[in-house]
Parts: sequence; structure tokens; C-alpha cells
Amino acid sequence: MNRNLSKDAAKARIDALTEQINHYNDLYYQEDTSAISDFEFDQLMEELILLEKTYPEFLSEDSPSQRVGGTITKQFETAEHAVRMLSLGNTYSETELRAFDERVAKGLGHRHYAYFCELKFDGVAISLVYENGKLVRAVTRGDGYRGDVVTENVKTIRNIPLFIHGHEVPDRFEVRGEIFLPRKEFDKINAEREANGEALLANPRNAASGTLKMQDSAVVAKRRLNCYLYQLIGENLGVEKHDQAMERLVNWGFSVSPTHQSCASIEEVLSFIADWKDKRHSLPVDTDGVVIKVNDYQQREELGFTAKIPRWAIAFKYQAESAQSTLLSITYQVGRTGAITPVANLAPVSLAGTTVKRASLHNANEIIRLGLHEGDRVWVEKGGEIIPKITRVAEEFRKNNSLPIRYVTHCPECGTELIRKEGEAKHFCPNVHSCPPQVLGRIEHFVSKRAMDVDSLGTERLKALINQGYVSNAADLYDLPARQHQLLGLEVSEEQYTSNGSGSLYISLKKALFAVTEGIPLSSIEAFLEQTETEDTPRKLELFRTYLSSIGKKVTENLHSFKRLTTELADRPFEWIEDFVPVYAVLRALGNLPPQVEAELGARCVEKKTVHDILLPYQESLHPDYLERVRKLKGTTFQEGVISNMLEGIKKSKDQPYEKVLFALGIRNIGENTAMLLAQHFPTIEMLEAASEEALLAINGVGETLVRSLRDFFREEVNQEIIGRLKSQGLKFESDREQPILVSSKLAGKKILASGKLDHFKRDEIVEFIESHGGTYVKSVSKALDFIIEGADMGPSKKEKAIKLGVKLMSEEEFLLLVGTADKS
Ligand SMILES: NC(=O)c1ccc[n+]([C@@H]2O[C@H](COP(=O)([O-])OP(=O)(O)OC[C@H]3O[C@@H](n4cnc5c(N)ncnc54)[C@H](O)[C@@H]3O)[C@@H](O)[C@H]2O)c1
Ligand SMILES: [Zn+2]
Repeated sequence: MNRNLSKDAAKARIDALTEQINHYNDLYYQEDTSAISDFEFDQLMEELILLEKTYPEFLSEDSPSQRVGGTITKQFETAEHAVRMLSLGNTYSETELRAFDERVAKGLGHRHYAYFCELKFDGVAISLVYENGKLVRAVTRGDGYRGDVVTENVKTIRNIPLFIHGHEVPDRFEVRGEIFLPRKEFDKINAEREANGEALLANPRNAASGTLKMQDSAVVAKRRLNCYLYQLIGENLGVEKHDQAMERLVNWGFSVSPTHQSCASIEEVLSFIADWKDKRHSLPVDTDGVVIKVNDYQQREELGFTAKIPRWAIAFKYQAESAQSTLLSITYQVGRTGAITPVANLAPVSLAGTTVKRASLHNANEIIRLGLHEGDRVWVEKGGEIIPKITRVAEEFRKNNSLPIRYVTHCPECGTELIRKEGEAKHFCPNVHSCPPQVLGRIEHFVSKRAMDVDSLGTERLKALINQGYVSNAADLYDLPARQHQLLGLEVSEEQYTSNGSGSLYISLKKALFAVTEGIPLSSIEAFLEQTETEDTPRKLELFRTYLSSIGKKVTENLHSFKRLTTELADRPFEWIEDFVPVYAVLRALGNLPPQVEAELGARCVEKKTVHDILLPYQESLHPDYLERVRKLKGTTFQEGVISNMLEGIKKSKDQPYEKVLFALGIRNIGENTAMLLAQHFPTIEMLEAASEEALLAINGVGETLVRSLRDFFREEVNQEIIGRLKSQGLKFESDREQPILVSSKLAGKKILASGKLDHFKRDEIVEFIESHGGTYVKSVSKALDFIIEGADMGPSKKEKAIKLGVKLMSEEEFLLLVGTADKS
């Protein structure tokens, strides 16, 4: 703290800090976004508090240091808290924690006291009010005095009891706790959002807070929020200590995290903190620290509060850990919607209990913001986010000649030039029809349970078929039986491959080491790599050399071919992916290649997606020993059994009814139900294609957007071609709803409607009767009708409309006469 600051400068700094903190508070509490890390935020706050202490004349009542950060929103009713909901003082340092302990000791006149330690759950604070054993109100913290009433949303949380049974339940009490989104649920939601091409949620805390404030409880219920309680409030509860209160909460059926502990001294507190530093990452909920509370209520009262925080409690926060690593390369992932996501490959570094090798970069803007250059030393941080992120470049280590990262211009999966729409952060691959991940997305939908239901075609197998050019649309699947013999030996396993920014194929280091050596089982190589996990690849290779010598089997041969590999790998500048090596280098290291292969290999290692495919044309010209080594590189391959099982499933799917086929086609905006509706109204695909906009819109549940999607779909030549092929392959493009047996054709070509109550027919009987005589039953009054059978009590408005349109009305008797049967059978 700079005490030499002039008063004016101090005032200016206080104002600036206040403005900044208010801004971040707004974002955090109103919009559930964190523009800076909690640590950075807490540092700003600490600076402000210190300045205000030094210059008390500038301390204003509404400084963010004096207020709880949140506010109420305008979308809910609000309610006042019977007891204020406070914030907690926080610290990141042991020294300050000891200072807190000294203040407590002093405040209590050095009498005996004990602490109760709990983890600090990173969610949203909630107050639950129970009356006569029933949950009557759930309120957010808001500004500490009043909060939003979110009872309906909270009632959807399964582990919050709506009723408390048993005796000793007071007439009225309040419990407080933290609502959170379990990490697993968070990951699931994000995986779904990613698959749908939606923006990802930043972290579970913000997601929980956003969810709690949703207007639709049904959506809230789907999010599977959870809650831990940690405070009991009420009068004459007969508890004098916090640990007793917690016990009571458990007995009443509230969820209390079993991670708490009583501590007799600050030393015990410190060891609790140390204990949980890494262990906390295995909990289902995100935690960002430990809350330390004085256990005895009487003592709490003696210690009291400041404007914003209790003096009897403090939060110790774990620093989001950060570490330095080296940027090895950037991989560009292509999603099922064609969105490109850059991922940084890093030299392994140990962080918050795990080894980090990759960090997300989100999009091109992020790379520009960081100013990333090839081979930069970077700071990685693992905070609330799932995937670690690069926070900044350690520019002091940058080499003079290093180049700024140039973002990919072409899709690493299919080579198409990428596009970026106005105002969007992400690049996209526009090659919807044949970019492998995009094809995969569509075919996965096509074969899914609710569509064509081919369960023998899992993602891995589909990827293999797509990547190797066997399948690029649904119709290709039905051509597979004719290519059965070609499928044998196709590589299935995907995880062993990845590619770099320019699309060069990489293979796992594990497979490479396995293939270049002899007499060492794959499991031993796995064990070796596990032991050296935290080393970078060059160091791993060094250690592997020693390992080879120590094994004592085929040492000379193995060292020799291993040397070929390291020579190939040497002197690749900015091109590493941790745990992977370029296939090109490995294939060259496995032995000498004929000149033709030598000449073409580089290009094929970019075009093809498996070793099998790269070498396919050269089976004859390669030495059998060489091919034997190559076999060790390959992933699991398609075998007879798998293939026939797959083809069987494909064949069986031809029996799926028309509405499933319609859904499987993946026409935008056509879900399962819409497909069913359309199939009912337009029993063949030709009829659907020919349907007028009017006819479509007449269907309940069909809107303009859907009409447009249908038009767009049928207009595309590719789709017409695929439908044509699927038809000739035997898929159902018409409804097989039973056609009634024709009794006569007396009503052939006639469009008929019946209205009002009939004497001889029930509703569905008349429809069947008309159809069995060759007529068509129509559901609404229109000019197209030939006549209407007028039953008793026909609706006046219908009748009026019929008369206006000039449609003939006919009595039931007349109708029966027309058909030539006075008796309906
Ligand atoms: N990154 C940003 O932009 C930004 C902006 C504003 C606030 N913040 C973060 O929010 C903090 C301020 O929020 P705050 O006022 O809610 O304080 P806080 O989150 O540091 O502490 C108080 C809260 O802790 C929670 N808590 C969790 N487990 C608990 C337990 N076992 N016992 C008691 N309470 C428990 C309660 O919800 C309570 O309201 C800041 O310190 C900062 O870290 C970040
Ligand atoms: Zn592409």
C-alpha cells in the first residue's frame, strides 16, 4: 500500500476502484458472468478496503466494501430476510488467517473457543423458510436485506424437503445453504450445448445462479440443481452451538455435506485446509475454499458483525492455481455443426492435482487477445472452468524469431476454406455435405434410436466409415452390403489419432513405441508412459532409450530402430502434440520405403485419416516385415463378425415406417412429432413435397418456419438424389397405415365431410365407410368439398360457411341412398 499517495490521488483511486468493482458486481450478480477471476476481483476489493482504512474521510456508506454485492432482480416478487444474509470476509493467506484467529481470541477475552470448518461451496446462497413443517418460501440473498422469491424453482430441487416430519420440529424456522449445479450435470449440459452448437456455460456457479432465476420451473427441473444446507435460524430452537444445529438439520432430512469438521485450534484449521486442497476436486460440487466459523452461538454474538460480514467467520480461499508451460502447437477441432475450436497443446504441467496437456482457446479472438506466438511460454490457470485456460503469455521468454500464431484458413478435416459470419466469434466449415464431423452429426441422427434405430452403428464405427470415405450420406449406408469385402481390416479405434493445424495425421506415442520395438508388450509400454506422464515428449523419449537397454531383450535391434524414430522426430520446430507423434515420421522410421511411397507419403499423411488408408495402395510393394510392423500401429479393425452384425442392422432398418424415415432425414425443425403429423396428412413423400403452403399451414402445429425448412430441403439437389437412392434401396417413403377394403367405388373421387350427430355412424365409422366406398374424408369446410353430410345439431358457423361457399348439404338419409344402401352395412 502506497501511503505516499497524495490525497487527491487516493480519492481518484478509490473512485476508480469503486466504479470497477460495481461494474464487476453487476456482471456477476445480474448477468451471471465473471469478466475477471475471483482472485483478481478480491484483490481489487482488498486494495479498496486498505485505501478506505488509510483515508477514512473517503469512506462512503454505499462503497462496495460496505455492501453485499448482489441486488434483487425485477422478475420476481421480493421478500425481506428476518435476519440479514451477509457476505463473508475472505483471505488467501495463512498470515491473515492467523490474524483473524488473534482477533477472535482477543474479542473473546482469551476464553476457550472452537471452530467449525466447512468447505465453501461455489453456488448461490438460498434461504428456506418452513412453517408448520412445510416449505413456504425460498428467497435469494439479494442485497442482503431483501431477495427474490424463487420458491417454485427451488421446489424442483430433489433434495430439498417440501415437508419436515417428526416431533421437535418448531412451528417456524429458516435454513440457509448453497444451491449448486453438480459438476457432472454441468458437463452434461455443456456437452449437449456443444453438440447443438450453442454457447457454452462458463462455470457451474454462474449456471446455477442463472438457472435459479429462470422464469420456467419446468426448465429448472431439468437442470438437476442440488443443495447443501449449512445454517439453522429460529427462536427457541434449543441449540447453542453450530455443530448441534448441523446435526439437527441432518435429522430433519436436509442435505448436509459430510465434509465438515470441528477444530479446537487454528493449527487444526490449517491442517483441515491443507487436507482438502487437492481432495476437494473429487467432490461432486465445485468448492473454492473453506469457511471457518466460531462454533458457539453465545460467542458469535459477543463478536458481532461489521456492515457486511460477521466477525466470527472467515472464508479461506484456495488460489486458483496457475503454472507455466510451453505452447507446442494448436489443434483445430471441427464440431458436428462445423464450428472450429482451437485447442492449445502444451508441454505437460502439473496443476491442481492433475497433469495438464491442453488448454481451450475458444476462437481466433482469444488467440489475438493473448498475442500468442509459436513456442511461447504461457501461464495456465485452472479456476472455475473445466478445461484449463491460458491466462497470459510470459513474454520475457519469447524467442526473437518466433512467429505470431496464424489462424487456420482451411478446415483441417476436409480442406474447405473456412468462413466467419459477420459478428460471430467462431469460424465455420461451410462444407455441410462432406466434411467428416458434419456428416457424422447427420448420420448419427439418422441411425439413432428414435430414427432408423441401427444400434450396430456406434460413433466409433461411423467415424471409421466416414473418415475412410465409405459413407458421406445416409444412402451410402445401404450400399455397404455390396462393398462388404472392402470393409475387412478397416481401422475402428479413433483415440489413437489426432491431427495438427495443417491436418497432418498424428498417432499415439504408445502405438509408435510399440511398433518400432520388438518383444515388448503394449501393456509394458502403457506402464512406462504412465510413470513418465508428467514429462514432456523429448524427455519421455530419452527415458525410453534407457528403458530399452534395461529390458535386456533384443536390445541392439530395438535401440537401432528406436534411433530411426528419434532421428525422424528431431528438429521439428513448432509441431508437437503431447503423447502423439506424426504418422509420417513413424512410417519412415519403421523401415526403408520404395521410392514411389517415399514420394507420395507426405501428402497421403495429410489426406488420409488412418494408417490403413495411407498404405492401402502399396500393399504389394511393401515388404512383409514392414507390413507386420505396421500392423502393430493400427487400431482395432473391422472383423467378419462386426461387419455382418453391422450390415444386418442396416438391412433391418429398412422396415422402419415412413414417419421414422421422415424424421431420420434430419430436415431442420422436424422433430419426431412433426414427422408423425406430416406422415399422417401426407402419406407419401411426393405428396409432402407437392403440398401447398395452405395445406401445410392447415395442420395444427405447422408454422411458417417449418414450411420454409421443407421447401429448402426439397429444393436441394443433393437431398433429392439421396431420397431417390434411399427409395430404390427399399426404404419406406409412404405410410403403411392400413387402407380400408374397397366395398364399392360409388364415392370415388368425392371429398366429403360429416358434421353434427349422425344416427347410423360414430365418428370414425363414417370416415371408414366413406373410404371403403372410394371417397376421401376431409376435416374442414372448404370449397373443395363435394358435399357435407348434415347431422343433427350441425354447428351454425360451419353451416353458414358451407352455404357461403356454395357447398352442398345432404341429410344422412340422402347420403345412404346415394351410396345405394339404406342400411349402412
Ligand atoms: N469474478 C468476478 O467478476 C466477481 C464479481 C463479484 C464477485 N465475485 C466473487 O464473489 C465473491 C463475493 O461474493 P459473496 O459476497 O457471496 O461472498 P463469498 O462468496 O466470498 O462468501 C459468502 C457466501 O459463501 C457461500 N458459502 C458457501 N459455502 C458456505 C458455507 N459452508 N458456509 C457459509 N457460507 C457458504 C454463501 O453463499 C455465502 O453467501 C468475491 O469474493 C468474488 O470471489 C467475483
Ligand atoms: Zn470441413
